[in-house]
Amino acid sequence: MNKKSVREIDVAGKKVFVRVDFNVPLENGKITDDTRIRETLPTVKYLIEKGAKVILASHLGRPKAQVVEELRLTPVAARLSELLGKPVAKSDEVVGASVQAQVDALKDGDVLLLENVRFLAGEEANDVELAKAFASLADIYVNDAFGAAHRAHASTEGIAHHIPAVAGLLMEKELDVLGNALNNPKRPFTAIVGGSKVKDKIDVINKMIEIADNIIIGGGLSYTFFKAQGKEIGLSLCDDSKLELTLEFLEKAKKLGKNFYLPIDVVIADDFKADANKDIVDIDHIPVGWEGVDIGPKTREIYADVIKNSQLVVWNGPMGVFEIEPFSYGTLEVAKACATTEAYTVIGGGDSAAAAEKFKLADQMDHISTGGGASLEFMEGKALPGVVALNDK
Ligand SMILES: Nc1ncnc2c1ncn2[C@@H]1O[C@H](COP(=O)(O)OP(=O)(O)OP(=O)(O)O)[C@@H](O)[C@H]1O
Ligand SMILES: O=C(O)[C@H](O)COP(=O)(O)O
Repeated sequence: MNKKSVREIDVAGKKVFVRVDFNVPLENGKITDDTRIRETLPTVKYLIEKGAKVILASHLGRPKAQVVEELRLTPVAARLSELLGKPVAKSDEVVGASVQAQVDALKDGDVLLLENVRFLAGEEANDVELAKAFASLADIYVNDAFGAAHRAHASTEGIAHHIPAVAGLLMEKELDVLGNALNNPKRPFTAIVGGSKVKDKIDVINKMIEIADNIIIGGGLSYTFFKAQGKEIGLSLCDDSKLELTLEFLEKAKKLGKNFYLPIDVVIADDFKADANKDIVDIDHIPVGWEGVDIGPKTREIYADVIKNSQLVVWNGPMGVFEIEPFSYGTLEVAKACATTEAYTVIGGGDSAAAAEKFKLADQMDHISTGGGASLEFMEGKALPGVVALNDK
């Protein structure tokens, strides 16, 4: 990483504004997955141990510039306090006199969590005045919010222009692992791209054709490839505006000598429900009125074999509708292969991470990114504004 790290600066006795990504799933006010909070603990504990005054800021959900009671960070502060084993002060405001008073009261090693930064319009607008207001609270800015680093907002980007700005330990880890995978990959390097829409994965497929040795395609996005090849896909997902593009991908992979794997058989259903009629067919035999919902058993075997014989695997997007049990086996087999291969396995966040969690295989992966959109953009080779704005080494 070419950006300065929090480990390279003196934080003792300093007020440190730390942007974290505490955008965690909530149900009835309860946190259902606290991974993102746990992953920031190394940075928060490091700062506490060094005697910094820690001011944490995060967004939660998309409140669209107004106060939404259910999106207050209060349950997050409580969970963080449990995990740290010490009190975490919580502000009900984002900036202003009451926040300043709470900051002034901080002693070395204390932790304060500000209110959801997206309650203010200036956050997403990357408003200079708000960025300056954040900066005025602290001596140093630490960005540990890898998951929000693709957003150029006041607390992820703007603030970095006003006070010394460095990467936190989670940010550093994400950039190192994903960066190494992309810039110095162990080979054979296999990229697995699934999920629902070709549209969302164009740039990542394109990039992976250039840098990986094997490209494995699964999920709803496969059917656009099949339709482009003149096959019947029934009611399966398809993006008609991307037919030509999928043929270009196949052509490009061939030209570069890359192995490009599409499913050879699929699970089909006559409805999007667990109790629908189901069948397994070769991809040339999808009947009209049915839709593809998972990769079939022959495909699973081939994909597992490619994964087994890889040195690096990067996985982005499920192989089927894994949320519905009878359609989850393709994703499960890929997850199992990733869990057992000797290859270094990286999961690009989002739904693939949720699938690995659901199958209780998450702890057998080498790295699960805390970023969904951010890891996708990073893997597409795009610069992340929240990283670019940090001070160079
Ligand atoms: N064959 C299919 N037909 C319809 N939907 C599918 C199919 N295969 C997968 N899906 C759905 O795709 C959704 C995930 O797609 P999406 O493109 O959002 O992936 P993602 O969240 O970007 O994944 P990741 O973040 O891991 O890259 C899941 O909800 C899954 O049910
Ligand atoms: O969950 C995420 O991917 C990040 O927290 C970013 O959230 P956003 O897509 O609402 O900006």
